[in-house]
Amino acid sequence: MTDMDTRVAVLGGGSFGTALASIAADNGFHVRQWLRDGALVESINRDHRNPRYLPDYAINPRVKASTELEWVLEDAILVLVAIPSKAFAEVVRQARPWLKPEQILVSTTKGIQEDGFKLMSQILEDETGFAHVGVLSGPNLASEVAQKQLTATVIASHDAETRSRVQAALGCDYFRVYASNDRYGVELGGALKNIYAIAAGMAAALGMGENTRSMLMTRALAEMSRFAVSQGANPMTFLGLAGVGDLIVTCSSELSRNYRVGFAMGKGQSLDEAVASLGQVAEGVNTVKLVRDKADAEGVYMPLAEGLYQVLFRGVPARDMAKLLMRGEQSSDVEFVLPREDVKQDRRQTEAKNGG
Ligand SMILES: NC(=O)C1=CN([C@@H]2O[C@H](COP(=O)(O)OP(=O)(O)OC[C@H]3O[C@@H](n4cnc5c(N)ncnc54)[C@H](OP(=O)(O)O)[C@@H]3O)[C@@H](O)[C@H]2O)C=CC1
Ligand SMILES: O=C(CO)COP(=O)(O)O
Repeated sequence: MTDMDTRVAVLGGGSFGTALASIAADNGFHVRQWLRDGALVESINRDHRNPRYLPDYAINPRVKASTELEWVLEDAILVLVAIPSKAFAEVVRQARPWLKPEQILVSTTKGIQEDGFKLMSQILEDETGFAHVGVLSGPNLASEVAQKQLTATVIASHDAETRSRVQAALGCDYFRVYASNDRYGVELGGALKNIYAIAAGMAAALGMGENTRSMLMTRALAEMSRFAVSQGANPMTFLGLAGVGDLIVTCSSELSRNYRVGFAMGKGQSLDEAVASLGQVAEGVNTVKLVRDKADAEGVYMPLAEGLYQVLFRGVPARDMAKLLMRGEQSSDVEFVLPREDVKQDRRQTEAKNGG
């Protein structure tokens, strides 16, 4: 079988699923996309447009949409799952009767499931028991991808066939696909950065400057890395596209839905109003709750996640929280170089010397 015989199935009719379906079709693959909304299916098949999620972009006419999972999945070699985390497991279960062990299953979703604190590729693995499982993540704002703006992503899998099939299906002159074998690290990076994108949007709405955003992103990376280490993940992965790359874009762009939720709240909207006016998924809202609770339970120091949680769910004004965070205990810059504990020890020694 040649690469071009690969049939690609995309589950999900949102902005990212649609953008990825169109790339694979541009690359010459046969692509079938599953959506639950019959009217959108008709628009994609007739007008080659997705008026709800990507109204301004033409979709490659080789993308064929359907509400029938069986038809979409038959003969598919590669299955991309682009469904928000809250519905991810439910959709995988719906698809399960037509999934086959030889298929390659890839999550493109950057979120965490509350039940069991599971990442999406874990759900793919647990629900199917199949061997070819991966995750796609990187600085990939869907509307820019649809515009064919140059960018790159990461396909992470322990399975070499998964990595090479996805590179072949999606890699092109505007979308580079880098490989990683750290599935957990890549997936964790994509989920965690959404938290800080909300905070960055809020800071921008409050008129905070570029220095502030730079500090926020850098401390976010420190906090994400601390969490990764606590979960047994490799923090070095965060130096790549799925960590720092995605953190930069989502904390800097009004195209990010997470950033926009933060921005709307910084301008005075409630969380419910901000989410409702978005009309699309902002995974960070759920992720911050889950990560904060886990960090709390496991004693992981995550002041930004805790602060954002207090603003989102406990009604603490964002500006007061920013002040509080700035007055927090001064600590180490790069903990892998100077451990936080050593800074505390220095302080204790100085205070003892001064008779404090
Ligand atoms: N958009 C982006 O820029 C990027 C997004 N991602 C990730 O991709 C994931 C998917 O997001 P994206 O495409 O952006 O999402 P959107 O919010 O644009 O769309 C969500 C899609 O999922 C569908 N959906 C939701 N619940 C269900 C369900 N129970 N059954 C069937 N379909 C359902 C929606 O269908 P309906 O319209 O019928 O509700 C819609 O087609 C997100 O988790 C995000 O983290 C990753 C990189 C970039
Ligand atoms: O992950 C993304 C870009 O890489 C998209 O971010 P949002 O979900 O915040 O739009």
